[in-house]
Amino acid sequence: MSATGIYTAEIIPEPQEPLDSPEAMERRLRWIGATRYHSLHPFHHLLHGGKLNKGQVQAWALNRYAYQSIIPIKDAVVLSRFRDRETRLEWRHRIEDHDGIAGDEGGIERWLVLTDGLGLSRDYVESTRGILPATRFAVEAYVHFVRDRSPLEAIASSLTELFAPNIHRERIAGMLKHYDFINPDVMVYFSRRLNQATRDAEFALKYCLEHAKTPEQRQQVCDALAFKTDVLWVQQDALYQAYVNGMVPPGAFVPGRDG
Ligand SMILES: O=C(O)c1cc(C(=O)O)c2c(n1)C(=O)C(=O)c1cc(C(=O)O)[nH]c1-2
Repeated sequence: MSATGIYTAEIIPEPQEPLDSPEAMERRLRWIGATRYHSLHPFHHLLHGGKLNKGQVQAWALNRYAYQSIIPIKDAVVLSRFRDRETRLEWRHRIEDHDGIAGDEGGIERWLVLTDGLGLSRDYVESTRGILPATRFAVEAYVHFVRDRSPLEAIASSLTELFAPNIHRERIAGMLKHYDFINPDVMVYFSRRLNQATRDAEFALKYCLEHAKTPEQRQQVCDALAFKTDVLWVQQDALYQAYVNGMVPPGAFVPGRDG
């Protein structure tokens, strides 16, 4: 972070080119990721660098469960926006990736393996009663966004996944190295996600490159990605304020007392 408190925007200047081609839009999207993705957040640096205690890691996993559990609901809303069967078929597996199908327990269950391993009770985690208010507002805003904006913007808001495999690799390596309460069994969520996220992001990018045909639509795609980086960033801000700065809001998880 710079002395002015700006993380990266001043380090990588915003491309000034007009969004008059798919290539220009892709360059802008990658700039948004490079300057706004939550991998840049100080809370993640602490998490991956082994600088948090177990209670702080519990708080992260508990709050992140709320994000995880809303994703298939968000994807069901996205699916409902499409009249063409082809797009619905392509999108449907995202719901199964998280909720599971016969013979595959799915991502939410794998996330609960992580929270089990951290010593949190399933009842407490699944109730989401201990999550931070900002987490709740952020994940709800994501669902409302895909409900209220155009189908193109709904798909574009998933484009943060272009940048997810890198943070997943960093997290797997960092957490296994630094925390004695983390082992490969509880990190399976992330190792499985590496392939899923790559496939999903490739489809979403291709869709946006093909369907955003005007500079205005390309701008909407970029704005949808920026909105989503805010959804992710604000969750990290809230974790930092509560569990690093020590300002835990009323009703939120208190390590050692709840869970
Ligand atoms: O660990 C992460 O940093 C991270 C980030 C994101 C993302 O960029 O939105 C997702 C995930 N993980 C993830 O596991 C996941 O299933 C997922 C789905 C979506 C989406 O927007 O549909 N994002 C993400």
